[in-house]
Amino acid sequence: MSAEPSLPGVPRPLSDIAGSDVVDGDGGTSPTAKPAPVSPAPEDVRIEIRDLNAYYGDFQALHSLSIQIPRNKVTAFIGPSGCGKSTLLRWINRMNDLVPTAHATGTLRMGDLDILSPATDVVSLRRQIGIVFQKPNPFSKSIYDNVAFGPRLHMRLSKSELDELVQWSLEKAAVWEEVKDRLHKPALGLSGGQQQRLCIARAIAVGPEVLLMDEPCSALDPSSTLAIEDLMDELRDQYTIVIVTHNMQQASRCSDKTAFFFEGKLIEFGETEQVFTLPKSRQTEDYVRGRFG
Ligand SMILES: Nc1ncnc2c1ncn2[C@@H]1O[C@H](COP(=O)(O)OP(=O)(O)OP(=O)(O)O)[C@@H](O)[C@H]1O
Repeated sequence: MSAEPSLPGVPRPLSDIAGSDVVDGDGGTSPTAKPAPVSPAPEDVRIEIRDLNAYYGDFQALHSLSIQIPRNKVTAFIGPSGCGKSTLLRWINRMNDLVPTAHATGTLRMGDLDILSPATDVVSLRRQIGIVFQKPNPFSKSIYDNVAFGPRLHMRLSKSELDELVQWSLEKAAVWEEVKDRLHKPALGLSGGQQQRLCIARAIAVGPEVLLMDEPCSALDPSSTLAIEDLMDELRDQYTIVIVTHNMQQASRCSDKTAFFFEGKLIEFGETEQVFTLPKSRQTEDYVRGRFG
């Protein structure tokens, strides 16, 4: 294979976002729960969320949520069922546009890009912020065509360049060896774990900067789960990854930062090791110790 397709971003050190914040019910950072100042996000912040409120009709699913997702790190979203993890993930790449009752207020930015602005081109946004869902959802096409779908839409590549990109993506997603002799066979003939890794290959083929993963391993067996976790480990230097997981061991194994949500509010956000070993909030402690949820 020739040179890898260009990938965004050189890993940058985290500086001023280390440590943990316990967040009050209004989404402000204790002890001074003032509105977040409107200043540019530091360079090492990839996604900046301020005072985000999200609704389905009259129901408010997220309350004044503020969080900075660090660049080129793995951030885990944890919390009991219904606390709003997926809702937040689905606003980050505007998947909630597909839900007629969903609306949101507040600030959600990636660099200069105002994600919530009606003027934002969502197709281009979703190329920059890819998403992998809980249930693998390959297209009813060949393995090759699944991965080539996005590049054909967004890039002008020769046949050989496209072949290289498909191979590169499948290699990165740790599924190449299993599929290289059946690239033109239906993707739906793959096992669940292989389909999920194919979906990850499809997501990274278009060179996203951010990869959102909504419980990507919940339908997988232990060995496929390990393959996905190894993959996240390998990708973390080049991508900003956000993973929603109910698996506390997975969150503590795989992530650099962890955010704990409860009833639509961000309760605590900090270094994963600290959140799991020395949580600052009693609610976080109860949750990570398995006392509820
Ligand atoms: N399309 C929708 N229409 C109406 N309410 C919704 C919709 N999607 C989610 N909700 C509600 O919003 C709240 C947050 O749901 P969300 O799926 O974000 O939670 P979650 O933390 O991801 O849960 P889980 O861990 O079970 O996936 C829940 O009360 C849920 O019932």
